[in-house]
Amino acid sequence: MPSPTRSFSPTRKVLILGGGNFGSCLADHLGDSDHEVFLWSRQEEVVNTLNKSHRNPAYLKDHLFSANITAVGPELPGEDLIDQMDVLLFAIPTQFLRENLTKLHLHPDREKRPLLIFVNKGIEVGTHALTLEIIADTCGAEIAKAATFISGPSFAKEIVQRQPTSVSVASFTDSEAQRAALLFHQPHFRCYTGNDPIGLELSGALKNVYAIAAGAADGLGFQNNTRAMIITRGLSEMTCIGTAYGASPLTFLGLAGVGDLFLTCSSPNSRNYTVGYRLGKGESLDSITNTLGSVAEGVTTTKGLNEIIQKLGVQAPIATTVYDVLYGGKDVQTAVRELMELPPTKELDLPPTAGGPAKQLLKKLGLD
Ligand SMILES: NC(=O)c1ccc[n+]([C@@H]2O[C@H](COP(=O)([O-])OP(=O)(O)OC[C@H]3O[C@@H](n4cnc5c(N)ncnc54)[C@H](O)[C@@H]3O)[C@@H](O)[C@H]2O)c1
Ligand SMILES: O=P(O)(O)OC[C@H](O)CO
Repeated sequence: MPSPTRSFSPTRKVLILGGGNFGSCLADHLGDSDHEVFLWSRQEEVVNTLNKSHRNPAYLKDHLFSANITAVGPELPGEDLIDQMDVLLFAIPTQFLRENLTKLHLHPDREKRPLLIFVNKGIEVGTHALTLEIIADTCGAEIAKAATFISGPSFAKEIVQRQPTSVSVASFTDSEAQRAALLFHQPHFRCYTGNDPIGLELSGALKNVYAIAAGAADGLGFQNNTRAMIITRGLSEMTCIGTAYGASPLTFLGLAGVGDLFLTCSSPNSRNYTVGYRLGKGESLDSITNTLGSVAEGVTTTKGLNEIIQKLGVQAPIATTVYDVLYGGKDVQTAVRELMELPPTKELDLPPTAGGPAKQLLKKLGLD
């Protein structure tokens, strides 16, 4: 039974960029809490239909959206709208974030610009940058330092049904994480704050790669033992990669880490799991991505992650195998056999934390 909404934050003007499943879902969530919400979509039909009938014709089609949402687009909003906002929330897939951030003009002075929140879960192809770095490159270090990230086990479809859900909210700036948490916090949507945005971002991006592996195992017909193995060994790999990167290993034990890993590895509602499942059934990657109708960040993140794994020199056989299947032409059956034939190793062998890419990123942000 959904609980009533309560306002933990005064009414805010919020612009959400990205009118897909998650952007629309969060617009609905905030509209329901009486915030004044603007939702940017680059799809004209989405803008018109949302404004006319509070329905999104492309995503979450069955849902009647909050009347407190005004859809805007298809052009990216200009300063006239942005300057009025208390909050800007980015629900744009990672590969398109840089091009959009470059076009926005944000005031460097904290008092004169909105709170910035990011909910995408991926690594940029080519640069293998996290979102923090994309923000630093496009908007400057001061803005990146104050940016806030939300991640955790949260299917859009279940949030709009107001099913009890919890997420992690992280920023280097505690006050910004607190503000974002209070904005979203509801009796049916709990927010927990933290100060390891690098670990939180890596958690959200990496779990998508392991969800592809778990889906593939299910598609091949394997059952519970195999899925439990992928989730647990996936968590171990994520923690090792994250620690070598310079994140806190504890972050991977939170909602954004094991919480979201568990969710996406065990549900056909996950797009990443679905990509894996269909690969396991023998379909080609091109055919799957051309018909999925929505973004599966794990497909592109697998590329960036593979480069990160090589650079860090850590052992991450499941992630490497997903890369070989997606981009190296390895068939799924052979991939499973080769993984199972690996010699025994220590269950958890955490690498040292010092000196990873996080150190360079912190330096870029002036936080070293
Ligand atoms: N759907 C979920 O349950 C969920 C939950 C948590 C986080 N996320 C994350 O949120 C992000 C968005 O996911 P989603 O589910 O909304 O994806 P989606 O596939 O439902 O929608 C993608 C949106 O991106 C827009 N888009 C495409 N190309 C663009 C471009 N060049 N510039 C700007 N916008 C562009 C599309 O028009 C669409 O509105 C992803 O990183 C995803 O991992 C999703
Ligand atoms: O559908 P997926 O696989 O992108 O997962 C959506 C969210 O990340 C779940 O928390």
